[in-house]
This record gives sequence, C-alpha cells and structure tokens, in this order.
Amino acid sequence: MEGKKKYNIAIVGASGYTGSELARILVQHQKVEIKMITSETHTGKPFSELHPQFLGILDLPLESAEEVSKNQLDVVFLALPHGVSMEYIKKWKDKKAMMIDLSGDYRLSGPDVYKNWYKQDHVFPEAFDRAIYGLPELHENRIRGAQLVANPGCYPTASILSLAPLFKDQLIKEGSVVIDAKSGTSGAGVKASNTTHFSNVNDNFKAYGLRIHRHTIEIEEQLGNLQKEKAKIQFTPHLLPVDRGILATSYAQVNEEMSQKKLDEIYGEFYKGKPFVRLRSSIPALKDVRGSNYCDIMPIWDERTQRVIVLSVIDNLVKGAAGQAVHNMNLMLGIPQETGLLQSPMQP
Ligand SMILES: NC(=O)C1=CN([C@@H]2O[C@H](COP(=O)(O)OP(=O)(O)OC[C@H]3O[C@@H](n4cnc5c(N)ncnc54)[C@H](OP(=O)(O)O)[C@@H]3O)[C@@H](O)[C@H]2O)C=CC1
Ligand SMILES: CC(=O)N[C@@H](CCC(=O)OP(=O)(O)O)C(=O)O
Repeated sequence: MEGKKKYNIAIVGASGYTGSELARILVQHQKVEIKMITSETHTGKPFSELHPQFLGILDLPLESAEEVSKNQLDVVFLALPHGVSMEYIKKWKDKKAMMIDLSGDYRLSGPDVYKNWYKQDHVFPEAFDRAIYGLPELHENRIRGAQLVANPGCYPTASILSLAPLFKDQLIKEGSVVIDAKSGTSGAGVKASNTTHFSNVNDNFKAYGLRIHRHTIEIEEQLGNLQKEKAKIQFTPHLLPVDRGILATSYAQVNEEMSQKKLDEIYGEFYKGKPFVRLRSSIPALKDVRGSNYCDIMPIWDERTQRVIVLSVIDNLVKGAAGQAVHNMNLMLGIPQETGLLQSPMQP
C-alpha cells in the first residue's frame, strides 16, 4: 500500500502516559489515521477533556477496548499494564491487524521465565513464538516481517543499546557488567502512588528493585543472544525527581586490549545507519533527548581502571516506549523508518 493511503490505527489504553504519548506522535504522522482510542475508566469522554493539551488536535471520544474487534484496523497499539495486554492478545488472536504491545508480556523467551520474574502465570503462551522483540537497532529485519511486536522496556532500551556493540563482538569479560540506571517518574505510569507522591520524589533520590527488577532478565536475555552465550548483569534502577528521562551508566571489563580509538570504532561500526542512535563525544544529559526518539550514547575507555564506562540517555516515554513503538510500526508497514519521528529534543 503506498501513495496517499492512510493506515487505520487504534491506541488501547490511551488514557495512560504511553498511550497519550502515542497520540502526540501519531497525530502528526502522515501515513496513519487514529481511528479509535480506548479507556475503560473514561469511556465516552473526549480525549481532549482527559488530556487538555490535545484540545482541537484530538477530540475523539474514548471507547471501550471491547470495540476494537468491531473495527477494520491495520495496527493496534496496546499501551496496557503487563498481565492485561496478554488477555487482549489472546482475545484478538484471529484479528488481522498488526499488534504492538508496550507491556512486558511478550518480551522474554517464554512463559517459565515470565513466571519467574513477573510472579504470575502467562495466560496466552502460544503467542511467544510469533512475538518479535522490538528493538530496531538489533532486530530490524525480523520486525519488518512481524505481526506481533513486543516493544522493549524503557530501562532495557537504554541499557541494551549502551552495551550491544561490545556483546556482539564477544568482548565482555564474564560477570563484569554493572548497569546503574535512573528514571523519571513517568516511568511508573499515570496512577499516583506512594512512590511517586510529590513529597516523596521531590528533592529526593532513591534506588529500588535491587537484584530482582524484572528488567534485569530482559537485558540479560537480549545481550546474551548477541554474544551467543548467557549473560549475567547487575542492574540497579533509581527514581529521579524529574518527570521524563532515563540515564543509564554501564560499566564493563573487556577481554581484549582496548583503547578509546578502538572503542569509538566498535560503536561507530555497530550504529552505522541507525537513525535514532547518536554517538556523543560530550557527556549526554536527559534534556539532550527530551521529547525525541533519540538515544544518545557516549562510550568511554578508562585506561587507569581498565574499564569501559558507557553513558546512555533516552526519553522513557519516546525512545523508551511510544516513539520506539511507532518506529516498529513504520518497519512493519514498510514505510520509511523515520516517518513521524524526527522531533527535535526540547531544551531547556
Ligand atoms: N511509562 C513508561 O515510561 C513506560 C511504560 N511501559 C509499559 O507500557 C505499558 C503502559 O504504560 P503507561 O502508559 O506508563 O501506564 P499507565 O498506567 O499510565 O496507563 C495504562 C493504561 O492502561 C489502561 N488499563 C489498565 N487496566 C486495564 C484493563 N484491565 N483493561 C483495559 N485497559 C486497562 C488504563 O486505562 P483506563 O483505566 O482508563 O482504562 C491506563 O490508562 C505498561 O505495560 C508499561 O510497563 C514501557 C516503557 C516505558
Ligand atoms: C520509574 C519506574 O517505576 N519505572 C518502571 C519501569 C517502566 C517500564 O518500562 O516498565 P515495563 O517493563 O513494565 O514496561 C519500573 O521500574 O517498574
């Protein structure tokens, strides 16, 4: 399908943060038309009543997700909590539409690993076989032919991209990787909680999920696949008193002679032709990528400690979620991969 044809899309869970970020990106995407947006809590309300920033831009009424099966859709985005997405993927298993799931329900290798880390049974394991992990820098060709894409988590996006070139070249010394990552509060979703309460976050900084955060296994599996051998990493997330952004600082030892020049060549080669990864020679900050689909990466060789340090920043709602989902959609539809995604970052 080419020319003026527009693809019909639905955003399921449009009342949430990633759902509304999908709307922000897709209203100005020339190749799609937002046919329906859903919410169970706000059914019937115009989208712009819930999200006033969309007044006059997207005033469509929110419908129940039950209505999805009645519509002719080309692409369905599921911006739902994990555990909920798989119920809908099961329900819509015979639907022709391409599906992009922003939750963690199909990111791992199978139902047993899922149960171990998500502490719940998987209700539709049959779909694991056809779910493709939607990190375009790693799996572009497989995403192009996919019908179901498991969009990566925000921490895994920043973390995997920070170390992928070294794992791909099998340069990592076993057991040496530590990833210390910090996220803004929108990573925790639209619902207020004790953790995201203003007084608990503002002027504060805290680690959480030590040793057991579910993103650990997602990162390990993807990096392990790259080096064709299981990977074990230490991953610690932290909550920053900002609304958007993730900064991951990754540390690793390597099993070969290294230098800054060699490191730059490895990263330059790996990310050649990847439009959304920018290799930096100055220290990247959250605001350098805010509101954009870029992942800025700075690899550093520390001659004194014989360690690689990699700084990686993304906007968790864009490259870490909605932007990456649109990138996946573009690949699945066979349209130019940058379509609708070239927003410049917002500074300050
Ligand atoms: N926030 C982030 O930075 C990132 C999030 N993700 C993942 O993306 C998904 C969405 O995240 P986010 O937008 O932050 O989450 P939110 O909590 O902000 O939104 C989730 C939405 O799902 C809807 N929902 C909840 N339960 C149900 C249900 N049983 N049936 C139908 N709809 C339901 C809710 O809408 P309503 O109650 O109106 O129906 C809600 O608006 C999650 O799986 C998250 O882990 C991934 C990467 C980054
Ligand atoms: C700040 C914050 O709370 N972040 C979330 C991660 C958001 C995300 O990407 O989660 P999924 O993998 O479930 O999609 C968390 O740590 O649980």
